[in-house]
Amino acid sequence: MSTITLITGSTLGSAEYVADHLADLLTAQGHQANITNQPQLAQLNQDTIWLIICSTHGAGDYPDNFVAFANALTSQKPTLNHLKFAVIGLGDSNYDTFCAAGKKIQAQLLTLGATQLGERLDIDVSITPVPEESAEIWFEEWQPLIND
Ligand SMILES: Cc1cc2nc3c(=O)[nH]c(=O)nc-3n(C[C@H](O)[C@H](O)[C@H](O)COP(=O)(O)O)c2cc1C
Repeated sequence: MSTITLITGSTLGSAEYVADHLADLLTAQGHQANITNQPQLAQLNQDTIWLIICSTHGAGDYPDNFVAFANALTSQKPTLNHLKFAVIGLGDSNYDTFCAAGKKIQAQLLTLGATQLGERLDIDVSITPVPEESAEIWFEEWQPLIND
């Protein structure tokens, strides 16, 4: 069984709801799931799997609660060779910058040497009224990758 840190970037709460739902699924499978809605790089355990669930705001920007974490990665450039992660982006395809925040954090973690587990999921809220449902379908394919 694995320990997963669910890291949210959210302004309106949708990404947090997705994290809550996935944490429930992980726990039901015997994993340990810890949610952090105010991520601080220094406080995150790099020996856990990071599951980042991040919406996009502004014009392709991170949500406010996610900015300090993303800036710390950019400025401190930690070596993340041992880190495994996955990304779920939430966005609206009516924006040119569809799910840009999820794409940016994925690229940043890969640049720092982390290993991605599975494909990024981009949830288009303009056609997906309940993002948790898309996340659950993705999770069914993703969860075999996290078993020790
Ligand atoms: C002011 C505003 C700006 C947004 N900008 C973008 C954007 O640039 N790209 C995108 O894909 N979605 C954008 N969205 C859509 C949000 O990402 C989407 O509504 C998402 O579900 C919000 O998730 P949250 O509740 O976790 O913040 C924007 C939404 C708002 C309200």
